[in-house]
Amino acid sequence: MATTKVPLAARQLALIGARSTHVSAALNPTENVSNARARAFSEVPRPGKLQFLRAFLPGGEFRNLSITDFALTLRKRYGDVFVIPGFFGRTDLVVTFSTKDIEMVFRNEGIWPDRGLFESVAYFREHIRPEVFESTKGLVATQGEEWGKLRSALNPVFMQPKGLKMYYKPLSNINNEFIERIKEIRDPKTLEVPGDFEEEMARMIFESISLIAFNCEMGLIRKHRNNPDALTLFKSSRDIFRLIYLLDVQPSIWKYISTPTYRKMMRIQNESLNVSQRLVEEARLDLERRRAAGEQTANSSMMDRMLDIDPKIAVIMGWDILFAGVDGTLMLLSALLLCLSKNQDKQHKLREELMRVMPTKESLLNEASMKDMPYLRAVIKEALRYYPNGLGTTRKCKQDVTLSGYNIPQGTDILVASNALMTDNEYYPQADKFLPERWLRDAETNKKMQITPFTFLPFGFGPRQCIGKRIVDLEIETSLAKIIRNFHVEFNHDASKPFKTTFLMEPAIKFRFKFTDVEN
Ligand code: HEM
Repeated sequence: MATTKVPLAARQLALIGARSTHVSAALNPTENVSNARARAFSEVPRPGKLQFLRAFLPGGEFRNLSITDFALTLRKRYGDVFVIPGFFGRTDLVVTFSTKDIEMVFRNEGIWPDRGLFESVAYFREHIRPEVFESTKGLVATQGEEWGKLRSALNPVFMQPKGLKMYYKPLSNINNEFIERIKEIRDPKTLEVPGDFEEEMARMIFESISLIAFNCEMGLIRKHRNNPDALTLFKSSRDIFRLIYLLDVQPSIWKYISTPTYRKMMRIQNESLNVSQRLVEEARLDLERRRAAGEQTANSSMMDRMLDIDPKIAVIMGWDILFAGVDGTLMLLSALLLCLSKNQDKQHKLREELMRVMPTKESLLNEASMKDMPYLRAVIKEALRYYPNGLGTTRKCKQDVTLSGYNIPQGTDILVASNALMTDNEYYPQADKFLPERWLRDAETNKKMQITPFTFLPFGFGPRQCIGKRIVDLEIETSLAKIIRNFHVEFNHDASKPFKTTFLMEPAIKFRFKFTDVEN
């Protein structure tokens, strides 16, 4: 078994699920999915239920530990496959760190992969605000054919690069605002930004994602920092995964007793959903007005296209995008700035590429210029690898499968801990080094590094992979390019453990970067 530092799991919605019946055509037909000689499920190593529960009580071994930390402790104890026992109405969760198992799970996920639902999220949609979710509970809370139909309708809106073209200009304006904000808040002598810079970055990411989610400018970076609607959405987008971890990952009795955490979760969902409804209604009226005035719709925004599918879906997706998108993208940006600060030679190389593609600090990026920045993309990939966000995603088995020699019955939830493999020397030589070059062709041999399949899945896998991946690419590529084109970035503090992971990755230090202006 290979052990390593392992930050988190892929990401937010990573632990959501669904149920369906198909077996992927990609499965090798000779592969023995369920093996008669396999050992029984009951033999999969696991801690005892009571022993496990006790570990989360005050003074217990796993009290206040992240899912990553306790899963890695269990891995050391039990090996690459083990069971996290379920209780308080939750089912057992099989965790696997084996690439063969991960492949087996994904190859058998079917056309409508099931990802375990966050029950507190699903509960809100089903029982607290059913009127909003009567036609669909949204991508993150549906399974099976219902999920398949919704995803098929939304894929063209989210996954086709042409739909994103129209965002280069407004995103550039947001990035310019952010550059101005950095100049405003950095200390004039030390050029360091204050300790709460994480919130400034979060505001910028929120602004970019809500532009896509609601077609409107919130002004949270500088112009309207106290905009109440924006702040409601902003705060809830930052809280939700912490609450999910407490309610749906750690042992919790919220299904039996209304706990303060449960009440907080329902309250913030209610408040932010109300704002989302209002913003989408404004966007709908605006679209009506523009159409009545004869506007050409060739360059429709994502919100316009979602409104054309169904305004109710637009409300749910706008809302989900913020929850699913803000924190993960923020963690990636922080990871990038840290990696580049600690590896000045790589930052320098990146800036050389940027100087070529962006002759001035104001140069506007577009589809063509983005294609000319291989080093930028390699830097981003390497940061996703270097600081993985979470352990991985989950799937519910569509049929019996054999994992590491054990029979796993249909319907079992499986956590595929593929993100742990991204920091493993066995798969990524010199894993503790930040080497964007590993993603590029070698200058001498013209060859790319061979990647072991199923070891690089930061956005998940297959039809249920992250629908926001292209938005992340666009948002992060444009904002990082702008920042590094404008500033030399340094971090002159201890960065040995910059992130902690509860359910997903969270900052563990103050991001007091130093931003020195690039001359031209
Ligand atoms: C660095 C940032 C992000 C990372 C690392 C990330 C990663 C992931 C992962 C691992 C999954 C689960 C995939 C699977 O089970 O195979 C997921 C699902 C999802 N993500 Fe992201 N994500 C990020 C940003 C975003 C953004 C910006 C959005 C929205 C624009 C978004 C929207 C979603 C949605 C809606 C799902 C559920 C998809 C479904 O169930 O069909 N994510 N993401």
